Amino acid sequence: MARVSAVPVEVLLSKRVQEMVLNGEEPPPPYVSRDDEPAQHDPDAFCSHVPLIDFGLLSSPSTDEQKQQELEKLGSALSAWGCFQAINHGIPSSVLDEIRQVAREFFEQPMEQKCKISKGLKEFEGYGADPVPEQGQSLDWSDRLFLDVYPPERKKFKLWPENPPSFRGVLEEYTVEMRKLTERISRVMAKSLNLEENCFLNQFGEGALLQARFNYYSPCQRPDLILGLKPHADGSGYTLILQDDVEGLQIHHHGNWFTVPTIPHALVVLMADQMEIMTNGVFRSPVHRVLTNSERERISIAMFYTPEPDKEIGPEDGLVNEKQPKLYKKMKGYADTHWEYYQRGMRAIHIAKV
Ligand SMILES: O=C(O)CCC(=O)C(=O)O
Ligand SMILES: [Fe+2]
Repeated sequence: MARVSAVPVEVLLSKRVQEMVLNGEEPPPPYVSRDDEPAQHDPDAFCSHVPLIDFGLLSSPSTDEQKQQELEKLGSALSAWGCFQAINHGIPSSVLDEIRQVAREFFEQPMEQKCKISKGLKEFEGYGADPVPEQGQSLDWSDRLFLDVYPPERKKFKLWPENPPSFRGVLEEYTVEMRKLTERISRVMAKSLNLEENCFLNQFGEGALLQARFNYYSPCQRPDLILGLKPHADGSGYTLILQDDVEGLQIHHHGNWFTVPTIPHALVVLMADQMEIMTNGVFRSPVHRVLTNSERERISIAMFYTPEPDKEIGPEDGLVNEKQPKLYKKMKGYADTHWEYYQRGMRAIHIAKV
């Protein structure tokens, strides 16, 4: 729990963390939030539990046996950990390098340039911090650019950076690739559970949302006390994360924090609460957080894939039986409920329990 600051949270949040760092300011109290749970920093420890899923092995030239093995690996990673790292996923490395590059160029601009697309304290979209949380909640040592990217009618181009000039084209190309990959991932997840391959895609709906969050974690003088992003589970269906070469993302598993290693062109696929509901709890939505470090800034690009807001989602019939009774109800608009709880420092998944 964060200590109370003399400076109102609204004032703190209207200033960018990157600005505080450039001014050499000490992190004020509401940013102080680390607990002392044990951390498992050894990246090999994570790899030994959470497999890399090779999407190349899941497609045509592979033998049926190779495909089956990879599907089983996928299913057990998602049941035990709720995440995996995807390699050979079909997105050209050049597209991944370009999106990382334009993100970096955006954040490295002078503050007055970035502030042209500043968000208000109550809004989600644009450049800034999360909306003001409830009193007593800690703040994240990060700045963000949050943009709706799909369906096309949700794009608000006035909030998209004009600089670098290639930003818009690169983000649109990245969105097309992400759409293709979410289709593929949704199908293989269904197959790994012996379900009809389009079942999750049908629940997400044609108009499922894609929302991009560019996270910029400035170096921090007190990584022992301050988190880049507080522990949380995502409210989407699932989330695809592109990391740079600086570690920081950690997954909570059986009382330990495990650092997710950085692999140059891999994507971290994290289940979120709505996939936990749709799989009747078979896949877990893991709690995760981001550490700070005193040496280098870290940039990540999270793409949240969320069912159409007006569509009801619920556990797949094929995953409800005598051994595994129905754990979750049908829900609509879960992402909003998730957000209300998030702002109070809580998870919302219990709301969906039967
Ligand atoms: O920065 C990361 O690696 C994770 C970001 C994340 O969890 C989020 O944006 O919800
Ligand atoms: Fe997250």
